Amino acid sequence: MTKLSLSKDKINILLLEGVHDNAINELAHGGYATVERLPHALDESELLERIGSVHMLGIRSRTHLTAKVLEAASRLFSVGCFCIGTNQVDLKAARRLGIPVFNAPYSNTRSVAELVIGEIIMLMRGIFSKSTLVHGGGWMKSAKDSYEIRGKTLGIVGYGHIGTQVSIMAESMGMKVRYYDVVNKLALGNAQPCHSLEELLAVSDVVTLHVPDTPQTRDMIGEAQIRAMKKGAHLINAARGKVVVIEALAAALKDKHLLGAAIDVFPKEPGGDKEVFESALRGLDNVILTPHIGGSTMEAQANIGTEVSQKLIEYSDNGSTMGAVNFPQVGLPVVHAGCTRFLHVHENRPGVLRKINEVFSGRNLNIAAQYLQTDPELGYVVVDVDGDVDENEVASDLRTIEGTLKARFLYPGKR
Ligand SMILES: NC(=O)C1=CN([C@@H]2O[C@H](COP(=O)(O)OP(=O)(O)OC[C@H]3O[C@@H](n4cnc5c(N)ncnc54)[C@H](O)[C@@H]3O)[C@@H](O)[C@H]2O)C=CC1
Ligand SMILES: O=C(O)CCC(=O)C(=O)O
Repeated sequence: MTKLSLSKDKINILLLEGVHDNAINELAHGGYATVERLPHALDESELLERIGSVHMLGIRSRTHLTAKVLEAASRLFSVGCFCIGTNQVDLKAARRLGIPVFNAPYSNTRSVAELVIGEIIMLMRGIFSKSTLVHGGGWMKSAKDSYEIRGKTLGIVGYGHIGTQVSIMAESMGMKVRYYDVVNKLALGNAQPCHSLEELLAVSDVVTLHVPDTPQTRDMIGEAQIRAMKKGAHLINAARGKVVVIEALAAALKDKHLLGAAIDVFPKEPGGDKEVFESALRGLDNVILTPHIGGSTMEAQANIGTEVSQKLIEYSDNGSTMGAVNFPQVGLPVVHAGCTRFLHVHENRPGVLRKINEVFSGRNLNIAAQYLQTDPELGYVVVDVDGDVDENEVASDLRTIEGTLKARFLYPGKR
């Protein structure tokens, strides 16, 4: 069991993948100055070398936190994903080890939606291939395969935060919007739901994907679905790479069943800057390929930097797990004056809470407040204790309880 009760200056924070300055500033404002920031991702072996001394880790989409890395992270007590997607983290392993993972569920959604809107027009006018030709000294002045978006049908798969913003913007430019979602979603504006993915594919001139990476969405757009799209239609994927079967898409673009595609995410994305990007889509006509930059705008990164570091600070200072994607959610008031706060993460099995309370009653300590949240596997209990208390001894006792995953107290300097 790791000892986690530290003063802020001893908490080592590692931020990867060029997380925005706002994160550093926010952490400094919260009293956390031991921060190292790297502009790139680390691969598994590099992570394994460094992770042992890290207490808080910040990543984006390129850093893969496998069970092996997390198991080697003996001091790690929280992870911040400075993005929406958390599929790059083995969330179950993190849970099992008592490590909450936080993300920024909204901050970059507008940026993705704007990119998609731009791409719809670029694709339907064949701008990418025309511009490439002009760059090479060519001059192809032609209206062939070029269309206005006005009056065309946009099919949105996944009508969540991004899908709905795309819907509103596309309608304001004169497109008809249809959408398909597994959850019954309120239609915005004049958008109309489809009862099935097949229905949406059959009626759309452009299909754009905005679903998360789940077992159900893996290979969701394969050979059959691509062939079920209208001849001459376009496909946009700024969701997750594994949603589309790239070889099937490449074949449909080559034989002109589809006229174009804009792809921002790929089943295999280069891990480091030196790795060469390989894809069956490279070199194809009217295919816009971007390096997973849907959410990479200054505005989005600034907002994400602030949002995720605030969540990391809240958890470290206060124990609050609000916004964690793999943990029971506990929103906590500040610790009362004169109280000490203990945090205990455990396997949800009978008798743990009784044993926790016995640690306090056995020392004649008065519990001023207790907050408990459980899910079928995990329990998270926060205990505020009155008066003088030997924090280190109590924390040691709490750590001996069978089923304990993490136990710490809030260092007095943090209150
Ligand atoms: N390219 C980039 O840089 C970025 C990519 N993303 C990706 O975009 C995805 C969507 O983001 P948000 O709209 O914010 O998420 P969201 O959670 O608000 O919306 C996702 C929607 O997909 C629906 N859905 C889930 N499974 C489905 C299925 N099998 N079929 C149809 N609908 C399904 C959900 O019910 C939900 O309405 C993220 O999960 C992330 O992977 C997000 C931000 C940046
Ligand atoms: O900006 C990033 O690193 C990842 C963006 C993304 O895909 C997300 O937020 O889910």
